[in-house]
Amino acid sequence: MTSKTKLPTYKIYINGEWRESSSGQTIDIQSPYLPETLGKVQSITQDEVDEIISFAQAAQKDWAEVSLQDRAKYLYRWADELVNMQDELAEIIMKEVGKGANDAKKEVVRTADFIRYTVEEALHMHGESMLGDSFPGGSKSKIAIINRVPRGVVLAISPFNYPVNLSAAKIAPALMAGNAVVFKPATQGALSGTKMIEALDKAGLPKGLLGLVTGRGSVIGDYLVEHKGINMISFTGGTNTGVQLAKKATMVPLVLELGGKDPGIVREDADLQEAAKHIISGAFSYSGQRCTAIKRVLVHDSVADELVALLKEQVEKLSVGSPEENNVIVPLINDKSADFVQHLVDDAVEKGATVVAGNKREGNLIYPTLLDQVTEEMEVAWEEPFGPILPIIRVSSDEEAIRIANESEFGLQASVFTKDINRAFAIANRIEAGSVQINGRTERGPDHFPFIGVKGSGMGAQGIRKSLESMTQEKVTVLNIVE
Ligand SMILES: O=C[C@H](O)COP(=O)(O)O
Repeated sequence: MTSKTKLPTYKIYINGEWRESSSGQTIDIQSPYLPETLGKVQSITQDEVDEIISFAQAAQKDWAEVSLQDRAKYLYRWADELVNMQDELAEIIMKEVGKGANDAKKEVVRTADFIRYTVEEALHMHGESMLGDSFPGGSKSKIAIINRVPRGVVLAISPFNYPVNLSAAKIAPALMAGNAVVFKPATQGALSGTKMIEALDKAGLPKGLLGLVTGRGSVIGDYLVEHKGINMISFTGGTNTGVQLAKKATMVPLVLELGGKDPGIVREDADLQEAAKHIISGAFSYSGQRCTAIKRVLVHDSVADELVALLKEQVEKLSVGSPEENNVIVPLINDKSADFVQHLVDDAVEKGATVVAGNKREGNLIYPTLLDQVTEEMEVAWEEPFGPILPIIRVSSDEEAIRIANESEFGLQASVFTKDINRAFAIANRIEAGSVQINGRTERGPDHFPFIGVKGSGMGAQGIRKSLESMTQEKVTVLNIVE
């Protein structure tokens, strides 16, 4: 982009209006793969955060009174608008976060489906009632009616890697459940996030119900998290940030979806062709920039050589290059991420790992890298790379695989590849993770499944119904019948 070209300046969304921040400051958003600045987002002030939150509080009171059927109409319109804008939105996602063109479009369509399913799930949720006489001394004429009510103002903070889908995965259930939302997209992802909110604006959402916040974490990060006007926080991002956030947020419910180090455990009786296919797709899609990527293979010694040969064959076939041509391996989000990935490879090689494929870098483009003979002394055995590298750790037993799987600080998902369903369940039962996939790659979807991280991978649960539940609280009204 030449210096003469005027960059698009994205605005913040306050009380149903698009505005520039009074700070007069903006942040440039660079593309990870184009030599371009794509646009500018506003760096908002703490006073503007206060303003957004007070509009949200006021709007939420009215929104809570709107019937579910009427809330549904706004959300359905939002989903329709996203589908109408899918080409424009997908192009922004591709350019801003370097996601393959087809995958960027799939993200938009998946988001519209997510919103619609959220509406339908919310419409079909219902409360319960209990009679007092089931407890000793209780009376049948005492009846508890248990309903779910909104929490108030939900702070939704989303990551760069699904700038539309993981944002809507918080906003849609929050709104459908009767809350207002303060939405803070990842800075790299804020252009896509803002476009998505344009669709919500076109759907006619009541003024003030959703506020869009962009800016520097150092100015508004802690301020938002500690703000007394926030009643619940749903965050997806790195474990370190999530831990800091949890320390700062007091007395508000948190749902945190953080990092992972998902193991792919391959037993000696596995269908190795199938396992290799799932491992490659699980580890390398979008250059491994998924919290649910397979980030280490724990394979039984007796089949390790054969598996490594299959993996090598497939890794070498992965397409590398620009997201515009739908390559699987694309430049990483920034140079700092690529430096970290390269550091993990260098550390492993120095300590004796074998490079089976890859270990080549051009700027922030890291070629898909397969490392064999990885040991527990190497950082790559434990650290989350968020890049296209896959360490292979050879194990001598299920016990050893389970031990290494569980020694990780993370506990998002795990895959177990075996033909023995009894062993698969026995291993799954002992793995410390939110989900265990038997004979499949680790992944969040389908989006109505519960999505849970344990240990350093998070707290609380997502997945459509779980998100609706976490964004509401139970309220009990007790009826005492006088006969
Ligand atoms: O990066 C975290 C996402 O929740 C992963 O979602 P995914 O499994 O659909 O790629």
